[in-house]
Amino acid sequence: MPTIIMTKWPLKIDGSVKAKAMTFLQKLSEDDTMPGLHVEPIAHAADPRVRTGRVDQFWRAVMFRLDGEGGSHYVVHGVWPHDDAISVAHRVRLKVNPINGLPQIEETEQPSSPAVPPKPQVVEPLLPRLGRTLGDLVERLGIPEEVAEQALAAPDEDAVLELAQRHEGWLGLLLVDLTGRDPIDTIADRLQLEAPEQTGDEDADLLVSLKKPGAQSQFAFIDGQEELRRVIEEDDFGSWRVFLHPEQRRYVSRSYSGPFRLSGGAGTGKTVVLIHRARSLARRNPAARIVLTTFTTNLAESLKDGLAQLDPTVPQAAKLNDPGVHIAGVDALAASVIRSAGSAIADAVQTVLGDARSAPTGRTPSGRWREVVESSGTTLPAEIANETFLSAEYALVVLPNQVKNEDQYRRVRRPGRGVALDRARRDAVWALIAAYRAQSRIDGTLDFSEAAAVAAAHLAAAGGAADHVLIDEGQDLSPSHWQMVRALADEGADDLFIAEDSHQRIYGNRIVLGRYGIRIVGRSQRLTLNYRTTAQNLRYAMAILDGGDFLDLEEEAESTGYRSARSGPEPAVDDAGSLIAELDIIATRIKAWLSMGTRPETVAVLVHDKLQRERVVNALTERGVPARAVDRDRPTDGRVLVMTMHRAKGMEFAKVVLADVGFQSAAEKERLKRLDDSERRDAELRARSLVYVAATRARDELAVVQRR
Ligand SMILES: Nc1ncnc2c1ncn2[C@@H]1O[C@H](COP(=O)(O)OP(=O)(O)OP(=O)(O)O)[C@@H](O)[C@H]1O
Repeated sequence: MPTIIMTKWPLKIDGSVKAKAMTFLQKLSEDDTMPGLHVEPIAHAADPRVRTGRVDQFWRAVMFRLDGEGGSHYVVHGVWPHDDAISVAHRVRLKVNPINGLPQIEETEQPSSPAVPPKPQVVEPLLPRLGRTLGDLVERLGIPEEVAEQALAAPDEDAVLELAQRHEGWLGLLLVDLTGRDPIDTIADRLQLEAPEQTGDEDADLLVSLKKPGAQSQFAFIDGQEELRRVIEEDDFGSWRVFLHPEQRRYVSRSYSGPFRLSGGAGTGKTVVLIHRARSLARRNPAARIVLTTFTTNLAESLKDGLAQLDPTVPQAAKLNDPGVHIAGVDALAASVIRSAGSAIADAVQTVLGDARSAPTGRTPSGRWREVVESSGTTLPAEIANETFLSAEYALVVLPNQVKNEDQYRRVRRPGRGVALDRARRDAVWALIAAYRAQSRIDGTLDFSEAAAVAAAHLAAAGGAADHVLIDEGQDLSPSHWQMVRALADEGADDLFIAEDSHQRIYGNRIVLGRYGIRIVGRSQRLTLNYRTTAQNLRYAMAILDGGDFLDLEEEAESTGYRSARSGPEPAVDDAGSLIAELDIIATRIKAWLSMGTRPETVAVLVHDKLQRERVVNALTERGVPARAVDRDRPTDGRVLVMTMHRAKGMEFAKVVLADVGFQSAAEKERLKRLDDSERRDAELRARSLVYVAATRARDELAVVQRR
């Protein structure tokens, strides 16, 4: 049976033709000699491998046939109306690029292609300015000379990106990389370029070339009819399933001797890597117990959807300890460890809190620290006797060290905590902690960090419940979460795989993994190509972070060198002097988008809090724009989505309005004023990160409304 090797074209043809192309390719993959398919060579074609096939009366497929590895292979180049297809078939050629070893489809006579839009050249074009030469591009990277010349003449980053968008696969990726400052060798290594070995059998050489990592961002060997159907039916948003960047593919399939950390900016495909890796581990060993976790339940739901979309045959385990991929938010994991431990959990509660509770089922209300401070009559200064300081002290120092009494608290180390505490202050802080614990004991509740700490203690004693744990949004996890995650899997190969972006930390405090038993030691890498956000929106988002002191989970300064594969309009930034003006601007912007055919559910308005969310929904509805607030539920079709920036974490939309930027409520100002310097600096970093997270949710267009 012939093998189909797909390129990205089917994602770009419209519905009815897609369905017919699907039927054609399905039949082709069963038997290419079926007479109705009319698979035919073209006389005097530039490439003797070229074939056309009959999709229907009007449409023809253009393919390359390769023979080798025990059968025939069809590289599907595209579908065109009959006459165009014949013309394309005459002039295209599939070859192995002699410099970089990757497959290349070239046109022997180019149809007139739009040149890079002419712009007055006042300064030297970008690539020469970066020291790139024609020799670098052509002789080192294998870029076709004509494209190299266009790239070298492109005045600025946007123009190079426009050119990149016209070239699929490795060529587009190389052009994007050239706009950054990486040396040519780094760029070549990233795509694993190397001169091909030639065996004399051209078809065999082409098959080798098509399997190279750098080729797989453009060509995919299709594994069975079901995969073929899904590849064709999906639109461009589905291409993450099939066409991974070679770096992404490496992190999907490679084995690591211990915990591995993958960092990368928003939209660089960390979640994509995790989902693919979960599948890869499950395929490698169907008996493996794989846990895929993230910070919130909503994000866990979208991981479940993503895995089902990638491969519905991968079993999703309903509970921990079962074979397959178990997906749950990190707090839900803690709750299920506690639930399934039954009365045995009492020992773990004793280890962590020093009292014996056998069924701590309730959740401590979030305002409890405030109540404790207010009813305590403490003499501690305001920068210590506040919810932010106390909950951080509890989560970062007390729980991870299993501190159970005043004496232990006096002696515990507090690395990284800004405020120094002398003995009297330690005792006064402990009095508040003891009051907090006493109230929870009476209520039979645990807070999220306590639950994770108890789950961790239980797992540490009872043994792990997973073979591999994959973690998304690692920057937001607390020390107890990390201790639980560590205890879930025994130490060993591929035990923990952590995706994180310290620029996106919007919950909790910055922590250092090594302090909680997770030793990365050299097993850490970074993704730098942004697939989601246009270069223009990315620049805006990165500027929000400028000057911030961001450190990653290993205490290294977080890098900011990201590139985008896409180009689009500059973000529109409006200033609103009042709330009413802001609501008007939002409505006007969205009406304009909708009038141009944008589907409402692909537009999101992101705000700071729930009150503002309700205001925006009401204001849009009053102004005739269908809108709905999104909270825990899943977004639905037909209305513009309005949600908090926190809720939007991990999501993406075609168009985004970012509201309230720069606005701080009086209550928030007051809260910040009461914090100690280091807590305030951290709160300010988190506030910036929140706007960065929100700005990077837009795929195509971003509108910002600033309010001072
Ligand atoms: N190889 C790829 N080909 C096409 N699209 C891709 C690829 N990798 C990622 N994407 C797309 O880029 C977008 C961002 O991917 P993903 O959500 O995995 O990034 P992320 O790093 O987890 O982002 P964030 O940190 O912002 O949540 C998604 O739309 C995804 O489908």
